[in-house]
Amino acid sequence: MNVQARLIRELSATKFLIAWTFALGVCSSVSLLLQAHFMAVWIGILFLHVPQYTNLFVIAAELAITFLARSVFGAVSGWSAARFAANAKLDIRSHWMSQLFKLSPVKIEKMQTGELTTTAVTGVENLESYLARYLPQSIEAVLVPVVLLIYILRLDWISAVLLVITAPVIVFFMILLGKGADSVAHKQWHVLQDLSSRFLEMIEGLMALKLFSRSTDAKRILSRIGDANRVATMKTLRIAFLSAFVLELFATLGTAAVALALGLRLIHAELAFTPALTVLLLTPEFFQPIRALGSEFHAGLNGLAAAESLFELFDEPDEEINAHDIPWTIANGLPDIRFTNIRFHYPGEKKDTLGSFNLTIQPEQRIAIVGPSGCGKTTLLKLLSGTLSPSAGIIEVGGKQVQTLASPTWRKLVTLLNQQPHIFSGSIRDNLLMAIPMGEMVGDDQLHNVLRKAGLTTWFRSLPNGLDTQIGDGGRMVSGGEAQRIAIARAWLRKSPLLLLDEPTAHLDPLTAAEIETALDELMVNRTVIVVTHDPGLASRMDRVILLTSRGIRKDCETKQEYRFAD
Ligand SMILES: Nc1ncnc2c1ncn2[C@@H]1O[C@H](COP(=O)(O)OP(=O)(O)OP(=O)(O)O)[C@@H](O)[C@H]1O
Repeated sequence: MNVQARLIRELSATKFLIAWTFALGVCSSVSLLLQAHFMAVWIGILFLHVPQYTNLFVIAAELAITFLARSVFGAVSGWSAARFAANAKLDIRSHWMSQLFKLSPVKIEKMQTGELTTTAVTGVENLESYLARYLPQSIEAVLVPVVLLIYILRLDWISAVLLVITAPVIVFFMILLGKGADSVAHKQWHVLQDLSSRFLEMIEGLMALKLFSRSTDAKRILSRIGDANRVATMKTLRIAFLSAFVLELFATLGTAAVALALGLRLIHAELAFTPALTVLLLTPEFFQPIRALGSEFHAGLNGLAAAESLFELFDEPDEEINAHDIPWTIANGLPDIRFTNIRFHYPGEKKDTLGSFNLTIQPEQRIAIVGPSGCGKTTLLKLLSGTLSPSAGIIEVGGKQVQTLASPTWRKLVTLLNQQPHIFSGSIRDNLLMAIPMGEMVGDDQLHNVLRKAGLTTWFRSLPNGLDTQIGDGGRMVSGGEAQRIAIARAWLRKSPLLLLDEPTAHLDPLTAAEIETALDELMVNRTVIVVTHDPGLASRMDRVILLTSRGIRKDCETKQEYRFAD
């Protein structure tokens, strides 16, 4: 389906905007006709003493009223379009965000972060310009000339014919230019997305680039893409200027032809003064909406190119399953989980990462998963947390077969702690509260308590603003150990019965790692725990140790020697 048609279909309020703009356009056109008529009559009385049915002051008052009415219709139309576009912008962003949440991490990893952010920020802004300016203008560009033409036809058919000849020429050139401009605008949009992705990547890898002394290379790459962006922008602008030139040229020629035809007939007294001047005043107004559309041409193309990128994400299939498929809540506690012949392969990969994997996890059992790097340990945790769905096999939760664990209900039962927990930019309070459902009330005492359990009391006392201290990007930086402890504090707040730990002490010095393990020991009590680790010490404290081989096949380890190799 064409992008414009889809926009109208998806944004249901667009139909209302079109109808509203149409109605206001009709009112505005009628006041324009009256304004031109009163102006012609007024000039006729004032300068040529043309006899009229009424006096000068009444005409002046009527002129002022029509002028005011036209301004009001124009202002209301602009205001309502801007308001509609601002609301649509919010709707599109929230739809885009919820769609992103429904996609599997594998798909998200394949998308470039820079492209995603450009689409969500610049793309949605471009779409707002399209909705607030281009769309209403394109309605006016059709409506106003048609209404004026009908009126002009009544006054002087020769002028109407001249306008009918000129207008299609403009439309023909506009279509011709539009076809070329469309692909140029798309190219510009993709170059912009590429530029954003590269910028983001360089900022993220700034330290590595510095250490490898690669800043010159980075600058060269950026300047190359920047230049491509400049060329693409100039191409679109060239087309925009060319379209403006074509419009101006034909609009001027059209106006001149009408003026000439009117003038000649006035000289030969073949036409009365008032209708002639009315037509002359209306002729530039006939071309005005088409010219205005030309100046919004660029905004329109950019908006449509961005809409296409947004729709690409909207079209991704929803991977969440119905919440009712998992009949468990936190209050029920965690039942046993059984994986039978589970297979998983990443899209595009030749071999299974997990092949025919079987495992039964009893409630409150603590299991360590060990194995060589790349054998699929993290993948297994992702299947258990419901961030990935198996390619084949059977999952049973409490004896009930489910297709996948990718469900919001299941995620409430799970806490996943990985090697480098994400600290969001915001206060410590915000960072802790995100672990619990929206709207759930937690007092400061409880927050202090979980910070203490995570071993953060001393660090917390050194902070200037307590729970309101800003951390993360732009705030106070936290060390790897502090970040891991904040994640543990979040896990305490969350109270979920299944705890998934992905190498929680990797990258930490031995002393900090030992302290974190002590904090984790307390957290693991009365929970089902699956820990992926290369640390034999941590593995040996679990009830079971499962060794994954390189093809993701499991084997229970009987002796410490069996899993020591994972070091
Ligand atoms: N998004 C992905 N797309 C394609 N392949 C992937 C993806 N994520 C992981 N893999 C591949 O799947 C295999 C298993 O990865 P996984 O992260 O589960 O291993 P792991 O056992 O946890 O490794 P490590 O101990 O090094 O963390 C690896 O070969 C990896 O390259």
